[in-house]
Amino acid sequence: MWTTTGVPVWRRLSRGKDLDPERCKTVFQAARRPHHCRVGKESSMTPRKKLEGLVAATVTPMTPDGQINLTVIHQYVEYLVSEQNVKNVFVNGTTGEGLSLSIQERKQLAEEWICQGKNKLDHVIIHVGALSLPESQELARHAASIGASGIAVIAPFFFKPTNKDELIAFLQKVASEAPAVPFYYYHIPHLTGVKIHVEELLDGIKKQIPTFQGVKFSDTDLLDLAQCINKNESEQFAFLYGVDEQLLSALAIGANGAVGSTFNYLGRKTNLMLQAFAKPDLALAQKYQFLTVEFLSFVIKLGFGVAQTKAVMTFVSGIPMGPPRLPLVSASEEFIIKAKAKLDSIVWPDGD
Ligand SMILES: CC(=O)N[C@H](C=O)[C@@H](O)[C@H](O)[C@H](O)CO
Ligand SMILES: CC(=O)C(=O)O
Repeated sequence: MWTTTGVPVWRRLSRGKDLDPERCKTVFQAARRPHHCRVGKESSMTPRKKLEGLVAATVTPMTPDGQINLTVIHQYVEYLVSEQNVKNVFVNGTTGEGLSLSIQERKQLAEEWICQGKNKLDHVIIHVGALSLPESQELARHAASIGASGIAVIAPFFFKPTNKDELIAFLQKVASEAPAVPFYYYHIPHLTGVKIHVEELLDGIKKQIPTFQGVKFSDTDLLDLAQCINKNESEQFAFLYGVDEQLLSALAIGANGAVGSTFNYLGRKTNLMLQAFAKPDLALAQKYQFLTVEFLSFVIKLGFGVAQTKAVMTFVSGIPMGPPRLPLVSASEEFIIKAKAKLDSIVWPDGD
């Protein structure tokens, strides 16, 4: 990308501004995207509201040959905000196949989401967890440098921490690389195999991790969640639930919101559930939850994971999310036909 004066665009744009020419170069070269934007501290998501409500765990769009596809992220942001009323995203997590991406790809995706989300999204949380501590630290520094509104980390899951102190030590080493960025622990024991109770983990955590801000709680153990909420009443922690099928139960026990894959395409309906719960109209809230449960239990029986989420998001939004990366394989045509028919058959209380 060169200007008519023969000066590369990224050099011209970085001139006279506090921007690293190399970073501009990466950002501009990364994309043939419709709306250019720059990253850097000045594009951070401030002013920040407390993270609450729905957070979409984004899928990572890929081209048919398996490269990350940055070009549709602009459209993806527009879609979430205007069609789903969802203004927070969680990037490079489980749904985003974060652990299947290279470090370079993860950085490019983080930059693109922050660029395209500027003035449109409230929070862009970047998942920076990795098996290798220095890689995770590198991603944390990167997320801080581009103005992420938060970072999240899962427990390392090949060599696993065996107790609270080992897990905290790892998290602390990552969090301290981004000392001005809110830090979230991402608890997903059925995938990591790390089953240390969050209640135990949170006991005194602010002393070791001053940036600690909350938990993305992707487990069905509502006793643990309840204890976390109850014991940390005086803190401003955000408890974001991650099992979309039973979000209403987590709200009842005091969760502040949710991070999930289904808010990509059921965000508007789930927002209506949140509104009904807040009113309070518990019967209406249950109705919404029962309908999302009807869809999810149907697709879970067919076999439901990130590949299928990409397929559902593609047919609902019209944005081509592409295939997943191996070892995941694309959803079958049969799955897509059945899932679409099921979703179309649902009659929602708001008349849709
Ligand atoms: C394993 C996984 O991806 N969990 C997601 C978030 O944590 C959820 O949003 C689920 O995709 C959702 O609850 C459907 O089962
Ligand atoms: C669901 C979720 O939070 C994730 O994909 O990481």
